[in-house]
Amino acid sequence: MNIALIAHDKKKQDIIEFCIAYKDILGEHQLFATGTTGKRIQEATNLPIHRFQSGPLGGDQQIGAMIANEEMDMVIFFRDPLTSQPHEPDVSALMRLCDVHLIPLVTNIAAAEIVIRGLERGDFSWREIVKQKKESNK
Ligand SMILES: O=C(CO)COP(=O)(O)O
Repeated sequence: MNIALIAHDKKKQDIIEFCIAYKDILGEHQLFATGTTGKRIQEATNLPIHRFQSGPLGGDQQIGAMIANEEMDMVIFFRDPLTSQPHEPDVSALMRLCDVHLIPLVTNIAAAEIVIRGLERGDFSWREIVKQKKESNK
């Protein structure tokens, strides 16, 4: 599964602690992240992560492009709901694309704790069927 990890600045410590706690589960998947989030997680966990641009410089849109291509299976995005972001339109667009393509999106650590357990159990294997269907329609 391809998993995107993103956190706004005031939530970066949360996502780092989350990734440390669930390193073994996350390590079985292909990880992607916006620039600064990915760098911080990599430093803390040594997990291999494909890093895109920083969010304000287009990272959310790059992850959005993967969603549009059915290349992303899950988005873990710890948003800061109390701070305005210069790239708010990009954030909204990313979440919208998750809804358009039915990509599981969690936006806070409480939901992420539940979803990561589902991931461990294999609850998201239906994503493989979606991808196989896309391949056979090419
Ligand atoms: O701004 C972000 C998501 O909208 C996150 O970007 P960074 O990981 O580069 O800080």
